[in-house]
Amino acid sequence: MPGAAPPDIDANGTQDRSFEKAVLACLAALGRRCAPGDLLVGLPLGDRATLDVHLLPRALANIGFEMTLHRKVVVADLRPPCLLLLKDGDHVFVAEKRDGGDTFVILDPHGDRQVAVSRATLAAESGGEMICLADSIEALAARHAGARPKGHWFWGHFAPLRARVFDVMLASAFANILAVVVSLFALQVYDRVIPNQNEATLWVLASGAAVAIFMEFLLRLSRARLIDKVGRDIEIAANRDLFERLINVRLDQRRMPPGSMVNTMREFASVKEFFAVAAVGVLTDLPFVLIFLAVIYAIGGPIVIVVALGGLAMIVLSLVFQRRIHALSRDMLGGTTTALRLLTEASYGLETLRSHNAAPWFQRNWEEVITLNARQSSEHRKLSASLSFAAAALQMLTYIAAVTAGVYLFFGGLLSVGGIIAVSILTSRTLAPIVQLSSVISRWQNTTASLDALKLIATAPQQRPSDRSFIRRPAIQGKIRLLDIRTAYPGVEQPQLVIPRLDIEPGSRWAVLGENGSGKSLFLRILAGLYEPTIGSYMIDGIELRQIDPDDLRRAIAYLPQDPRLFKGTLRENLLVGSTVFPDARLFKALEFAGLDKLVSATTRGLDLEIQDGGEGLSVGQRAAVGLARVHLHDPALVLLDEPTAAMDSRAEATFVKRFSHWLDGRGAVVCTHRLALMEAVDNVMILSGGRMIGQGPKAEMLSKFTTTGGGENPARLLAERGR
Ligand SMILES: Nc1ncnc2c1ncn2[C@@H]1O[C@H](COP(=O)(O)OP(=O)(O)OP(=O)(O)O)[C@@H](O)[C@H]1O
Repeated sequence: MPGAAPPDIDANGTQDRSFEKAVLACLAALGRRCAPGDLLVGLPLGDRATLDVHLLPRALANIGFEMTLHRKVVVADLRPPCLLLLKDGDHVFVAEKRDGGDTFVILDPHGDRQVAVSRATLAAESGGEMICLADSIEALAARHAGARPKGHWFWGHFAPLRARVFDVMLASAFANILAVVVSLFALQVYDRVIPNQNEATLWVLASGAAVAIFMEFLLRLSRARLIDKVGRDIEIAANRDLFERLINVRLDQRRMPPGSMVNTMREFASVKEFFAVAAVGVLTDLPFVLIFLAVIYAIGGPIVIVVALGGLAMIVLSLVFQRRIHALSRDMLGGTTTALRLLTEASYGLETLRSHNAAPWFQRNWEEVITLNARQSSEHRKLSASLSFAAAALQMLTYIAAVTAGVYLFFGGLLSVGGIIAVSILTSRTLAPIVQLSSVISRWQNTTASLDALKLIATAPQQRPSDRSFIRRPAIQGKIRLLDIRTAYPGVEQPQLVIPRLDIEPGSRWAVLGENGSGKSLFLRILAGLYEPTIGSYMIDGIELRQIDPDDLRRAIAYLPQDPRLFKGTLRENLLVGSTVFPDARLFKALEFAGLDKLVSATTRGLDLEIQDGGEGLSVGQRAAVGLARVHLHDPALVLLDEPTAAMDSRAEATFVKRFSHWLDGRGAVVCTHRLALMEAVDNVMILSGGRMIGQGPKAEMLSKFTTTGGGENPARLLAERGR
C-alpha cells in the first residue's frame, strides 16, 4: 500500500535489514513497539542506509533505551530477550530459553519466524557477544520521577571533562610545584654556593633543577594532550548535537535566516578553540598562583602584598576592558554574517549580476561591509593589544616593586640576596597566568557573543521535542479535513491563507488554482505539515496533525516544492536522499516516471553523473524531474506537488501527465498548477484568490463556474486562457 512503512528492499542484496529486524524484535519483547525505519530517524546512515551495531547506541538513545555489551559469553549464560553475535558477523534475536537452557527460541535471521534451536547448535554458531537492551535511566526518571530538565545545550557536553578534571588538576599541581624549584635553586646558589664557593653543591643543585624543569615540561605536555583529547570529544558531541538541532528545527519557528545560520555555525570553531586551547589550561593554572604566593611569603614575607596587589590590578584592568570588547565582538559577528551572505549571493547569482548590471551594487555593498568589518576588527585588535600591553607593563611594574621592597628588607637584614632573586623569579611565575587570563578574558567576550548566537539555533523549537510523545500511524490513509484555517508565513501578522472548510478523501485528486501570490504554495506547505496553521484545525485520518508522529507523516505525504533543491553529489545520491537504499532497477523506474531515463541512459556516467551544489550540471527541467523521481521513490499515500510541470515542454508534459495519472492509482494528490494539461490528472478543483478559498468541488463544475462568470481577476479563467 502506498505510504506504508519503508519497503524492506533486498532485491539484489543492497540493503540488509536483518539487524534492524532483530533489534525491533528485542524491543518488542521488552514492551516497546517500533515500526521499521523508526530507529533510523536522525542517524547519519552510511551507503547501505541500514542500522548497524555502531549506530545502535544512538538509535536507542533516541527512543529512551540503552544497550550493554557483554563479551565472551557462553550460550548457557544468555539472558533473553537479547541479541547474540554470530560467527558470520550477523546478530540474532534470542527470545527465550527453554528446557532449563537446553533449547533457545530465536528469530530466524532470514525470515520472520521464531524457531527453536538446541544449545549445541547455537553454541556452534555463537560469536560470544551478547547485547542486552533496557530503558535508559533518563527515560525511567522522566517516566517515574517527572521529566528531569535536559542538560544545557553547550555546557551539558562538558560532563566528560568533569570526570577528567581531577587528572588535569593533579598534573597542574605537580607542574606548578616543580616550577618553584627554579627559585629555590637561585636562593641556594646565591646564599650558600657562592659565599662558600662550593662547586660540587652547585652541580648537584643544577642537575636537580634541570630534572625538575624536564619533569615540569613532561607534565605540561601530558596535561595539554589530556585537555586536547577531552576537548575533541566535547567538540564532536556538541557539534553533532547542534547540527541535529539545526536540521530538525520547526520550519515555522526558525529564528534566523539561512545565511546567518551558516555563519553562526562557523563561529563554533572559535568557541571550541577558546575552551580547548586557551581557557582550560589557564584556568587550571590559576589556583596554583596561591602556591607561589605562599612560597613568596615564606621567603620574602611582606613582599607577598606587593605581588598580590599587582595581580589584583591586572584582573581589575581586564574587567574594565571587557565591556567594550564584548560590544565590539557582537557587532563584528553581525558584520561577518552580512559579508558571508553577500559572498554567497554573488557567487551563486553571477549570471544575474552580470545580465542586470548589478555588479556595482554588490561591489558597493561589499566594500561598505568590509570597511565596517575592517574598522571594527582593527578596533578590537587595538583594544586587545592595549589590554595585553597594559597587563605586561603592570607585570613589570610589580616585578620592580617586588625587587625594590626586597632590597629594603635586605637593608633591614630581613632578606638575603638569594631571597631577592628567588622572590623576583616567583613574582614572574605568579603573574604569568594572570597575564594570560587577561587575554582569555578578551577572547571570552568573542566566545560569549558566538555562544549567544549559537543558542538561537540550539534552543529553537524542534519538530520532535524530547518531552512530547506522538500518536503512531504507520499507514496513513490520507483523509484530510481542514476547518476554519487562518494562517500566514512565519513572522507575518495578516492571514495569507483562509480556508473555512475543506475535505479531501483518500485517493482523491485535486488541483489548486489561483493567481500568483494567492497562497497555493502556503496551502501545500500546511498540508505537508511543514508549517502549522496559526488558527484552525487540520485533521488527518481523524487525528489532529500536531499529534501524529512526524516520521509517519513524512512517510505518508510527499511534498515537492516549486524549486526542489539538489545537492552536490551524484545523481544516485540525489535520488537516494532518504534512508532507504533502492536497487538500480527501481531507480530507473523512478527516472522513467520523471522522464529522465533517456538522459541517464545516454550519458557515460549514468547514475554516477556528477551534480554540483544547487543542481548545476542539469537543466532547470531536469532538476525538476529529479524532484519528481524522488517523489516516485518515496511511494507516498498522498502526494503534494507545487507546479511540477512548469519547466516541461508541452510534449514532455503530456507524457508525464499520462504516467502520473496511472501512478496515482490508489493514492491521493494535490497539485498546484497554472497549466491546463495537468487538469487531465485530477477530479476536483480548489480555487484560491488573494489568500482565500473561493471555491472547491468537482472539476467540471468548478471550471465551468469560474470560466463563465465574467470580469475581475478570475484565476481559473486566467488559467484557461494561458493554457490555450
Ligand atoms: N517566506 C515568506 N514570508 C512571508 N510572506 C511570504 C513568503 N513567501 C511568500 N509570501 C507571501 O505569501 C503570499 C502567498 O504566497 P505563495 O507563495 O503561497 O503564493 P502562490 O500562490 O504559490 O504563488 P505563485 O503562483 O507565484 O507560486 C504572497 O502574498 C507572498 O508574497
